[in-house]
Amino acid sequence: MKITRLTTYRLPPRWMFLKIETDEGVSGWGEPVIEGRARSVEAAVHELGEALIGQDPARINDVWQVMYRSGFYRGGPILMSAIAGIDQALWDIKGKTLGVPVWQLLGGLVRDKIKAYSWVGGDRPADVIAGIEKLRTIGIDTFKLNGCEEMSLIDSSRKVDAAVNTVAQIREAFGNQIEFGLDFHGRVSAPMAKLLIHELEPYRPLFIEEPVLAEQAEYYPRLAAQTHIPIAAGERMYSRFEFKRVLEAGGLAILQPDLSHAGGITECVKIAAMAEAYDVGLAPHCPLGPLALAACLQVDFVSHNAVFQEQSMGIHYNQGAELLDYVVNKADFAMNDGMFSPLLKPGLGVEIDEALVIERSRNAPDWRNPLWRHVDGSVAEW
Ligand SMILES: O=C(O)[C@H](O)[C@@H](O)[C@@H](O)[C@H](O)CO
Ligand SMILES: [Mg+2]
Repeated sequence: MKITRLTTYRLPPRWMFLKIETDEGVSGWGEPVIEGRARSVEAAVHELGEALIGQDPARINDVWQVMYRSGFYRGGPILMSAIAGIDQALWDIKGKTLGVPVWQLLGGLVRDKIKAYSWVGGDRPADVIAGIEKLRTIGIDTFKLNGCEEMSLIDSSRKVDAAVNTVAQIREAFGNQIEFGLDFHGRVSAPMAKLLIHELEPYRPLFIEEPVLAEQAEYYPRLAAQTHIPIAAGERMYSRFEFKRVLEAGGLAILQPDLSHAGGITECVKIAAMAEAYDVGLAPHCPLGPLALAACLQVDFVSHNAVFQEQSMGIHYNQGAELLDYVVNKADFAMNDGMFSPLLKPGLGVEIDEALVIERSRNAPDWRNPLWRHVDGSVAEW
């Protein structure tokens, strides 16, 4: 079998799908994208794709190493997201060719279900009580919300109290009947993270995510030393070579590699295994589309240390399309009691409505995240 063509489709709300075709009629799909930089990743996919034409899609490990090492420069969000989507599509082809789901090729199921969590509250945490109440009616009991709005390097008690009050309201309304992670979203400086974590400790969030930016990773062990709340990060780390440093330094209780940013299934199963060796949990980051989620689930179901799975149903970013709009086998993604079951169809387990993808790709939006500024006019982390 030989790879014959790579086709990319930028799509609402802010996703990109990749179709890899072969000379034997089997095609595979992947989701290479950096939210807000889709065209850069698209260029990288086609740049890397030039060397794939005529190659055997079954040699996933060799293709991965060629994509990662052959260009001298390596790593980073654009190249690793391009590699991720290509890798997902190659695993999809392999599974479809052999008639088995990818998790079967990775050694079979390590669990029967995986807990999902849902976003509430949007960019600026608001109406979280109503959002939680609505999702509880469909069996969701685990949530994530932004931990705060803009936060200056040194900010006021008023801002700290606003963040704490949101969390206090959640515990007041629901007690320990629900769990929630707080995503600081990289908005918070190290000094303010120390203070916020201290003030939030009594409310026992399930985890605190990206308490500081990935480039401040040296603070993870220091922040972890001051709190009992699990610290999570990983969506802005792109290979096992980055994750090894935070595992060696300690401090992270949960790694959140993104299957569409960190080199795909081939790389993320290795990251998962590294984390397990340090007794660190795996919770793949996934605010994206169905192919990214399917790739996450393939890894979740073969990783002993997978703890819960992000999914984008109802996320504030999904304007113009929802998680399963382009999926034919929607029922396979049904959650029961807030948990996903393994995807049973061959490959990634996703049947894509190709005609709809082609149609919706014709005027795809060029999504950008907002540029926030502090009251003094300086750039604020979004
Ligand atoms: O945890 C999450 O889902 C992420 O922080 C998410 O909000 C961002 O990755 C966003 O997709 C960037 O455009
Ligand atoms: Mg996050």
